[in-house]
Amino acid sequence: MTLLESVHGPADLKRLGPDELVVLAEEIRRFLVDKVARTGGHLGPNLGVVELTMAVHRVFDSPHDSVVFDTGHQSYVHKILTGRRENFDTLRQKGGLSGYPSRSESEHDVEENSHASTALSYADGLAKAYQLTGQRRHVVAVVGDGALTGGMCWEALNNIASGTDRPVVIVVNDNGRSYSPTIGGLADHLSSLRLQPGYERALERGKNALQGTPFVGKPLYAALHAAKRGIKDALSPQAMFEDLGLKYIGPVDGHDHLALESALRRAKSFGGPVIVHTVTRKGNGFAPAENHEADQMHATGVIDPITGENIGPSKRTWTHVFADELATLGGERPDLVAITAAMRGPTGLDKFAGLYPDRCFDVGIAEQHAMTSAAGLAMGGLHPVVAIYATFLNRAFDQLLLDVAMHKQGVTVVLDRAGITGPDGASHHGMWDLSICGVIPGIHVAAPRDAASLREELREAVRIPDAPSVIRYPKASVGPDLPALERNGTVDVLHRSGSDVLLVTVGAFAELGLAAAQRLADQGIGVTVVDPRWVFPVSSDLVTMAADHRLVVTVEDNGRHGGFGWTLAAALRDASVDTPLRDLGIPQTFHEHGERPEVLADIGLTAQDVSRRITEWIAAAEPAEMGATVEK
Ligand SMILES: Cc1ncc(C[n+]2csc(CCOP(=O)(O)OP(=O)(O)O)c2C)c(N)n1
Ligand SMILES: CC(=O)[C@@H](O)[C@H](O)COP(=O)(O)O
Ligand SMILES: [Mg+2]
Repeated sequence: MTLLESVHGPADLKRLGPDELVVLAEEIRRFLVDKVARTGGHLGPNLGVVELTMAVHRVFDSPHDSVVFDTGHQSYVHKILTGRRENFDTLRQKGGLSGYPSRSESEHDVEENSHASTALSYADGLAKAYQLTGQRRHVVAVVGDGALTGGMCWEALNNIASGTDRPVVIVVNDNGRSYSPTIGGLADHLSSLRLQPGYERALERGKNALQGTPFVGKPLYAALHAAKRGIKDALSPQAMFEDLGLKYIGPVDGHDHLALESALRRAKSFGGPVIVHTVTRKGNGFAPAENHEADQMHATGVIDPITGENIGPSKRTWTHVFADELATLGGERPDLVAITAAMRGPTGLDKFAGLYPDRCFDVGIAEQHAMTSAAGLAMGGLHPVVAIYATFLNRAFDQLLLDVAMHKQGVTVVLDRAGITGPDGASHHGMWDLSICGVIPGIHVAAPRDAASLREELREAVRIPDAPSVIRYPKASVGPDLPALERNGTVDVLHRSGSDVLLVTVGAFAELGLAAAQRLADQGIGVTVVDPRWVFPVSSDLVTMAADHRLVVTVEDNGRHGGFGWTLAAALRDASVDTPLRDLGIPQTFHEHGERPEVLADIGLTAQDVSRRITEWIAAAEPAEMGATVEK
């Protein structure tokens, strides 16, 4: 039996000796490469936290002590050590192990949200609760250097620092990377600390030596400690944390078991807020990850476990189309600038940045700042393109509403991963952006149906000088171009076989709509399929077309609540068009992980489901009954 097979929980881990820890770490690394190479996932981040996670679970007592992982993508080792090793063949698969902590999976899991920079706020709340209820429990927050570029972390630190008697241990996992190298003053600050590793080791050696000599040792150690403070103030910028009221321990080699445990035990004994600054390497122990220039295998597909080569299907995605068109536009429009929130590669800005390095800004994991700084860029005479994932727009709603739209600034927001995304689960599905945008006065939102539409609508968007424009598309391969039969105002007619149903499909769902229309035509139900292209503001042409049909059906890859269907229904009512409308979309709940097609099938967003629903509605329809506007 391997050591790994003998570890079923933290108690087993605590019984191991120093040599066994080294063996176990190596077994965990081999396990991670073997499993994640087959399933895909966050291989690089987890290879970087093997020793760190082991040390946390040896020094602290989860679940009595709460261990919170920021973003949670680096919690595979935690899962392995808390009894879920056998489930890794189902990682990120429907019904299988989540790629993030999951409260339903284990009592050891605290936070499930995959949005970054939240762990310290959870920690602050937990620590206050434990203090108020008289529970002597530590809270440990593992937070990456990237997550620390998010504003919430600093809001939390401001509060944690004032809780001088609350035992919060902040383990900074400093690998210098988000996807690409972490940007900004804080990253520079952390690296300046990293450059002084000898400083702590020298002090550690001095302390151990002195403590070994009674009488003389104590006062000398006290003097050395006082000197440390003086040296810190003079030589080391880590005073910043201490000036905030946070004790600082580090930098600590994040792959040295003994150094980690020593630092964590000191932090545990402190009893107040303390930062343990660990220095790790993303991808540690797997050369293809360590040497992966772009992102040290932050998130991989299916790869060769030896070479690290991608062996999954390579596909042309919506992101590729956007990347190429923005690069072309960059040459035509010198006023175009781009902004990323630490995801330049995943959002398709690399090509633009390569051509125009001075016109692409990485602001860190800071979508709120990205949006308002975009408003500033627009006020300064430029046209910014903010490229983020749809789910992360949630973070920047107020900024889009008041700093961009209320100020009538021409900012284009490109939302990748809109709609059901799949393996990253509930907090990553882009199912709220249309509902969020729908309440913003003056906003323009386009949902392209194919590559040609994306290019055309992106060009239209960057020509809007006095309002926010949004382009949204899914995490998927881009399908074939779907030419229109005709354009009616801004609305493209894609299919005509009768006026029983006006089927309005949003974005990439056009393909689904055409397939459903074919099924319905086979049953003698006449359908007009249209692509609104610009879903907000709702086109008056669409309202006019609705009046000429018996039933309007909308299909969108967004939550139904406040989505496009709801907005069109309101427009019909305002125009006194009494054609009944049925809206199909993502049910208003949190949807587990699975492949995108699986999740869409589970929620009835397939051509077969849509045509079946329409058949039922038409069959049941009596003109009087068809007044209902929202599906049962
Ligand atoms: C609000 C938000 N924006 C963007 C992301 C995408 N994202 C996931 S992990 C990550 C980088 C995290 O870097 P770091 O915190 O240093 O962790 P590491 O991967 O280095 O361990 C980013 C940008 C996110 N999860 N949440
Ligand atoms: C945690 C994290 O990194 C997420 O942002 C997610 O994994 C991105 O996944 P995709 O880029 O594959 O959609
Ligand atoms: Mg990092």
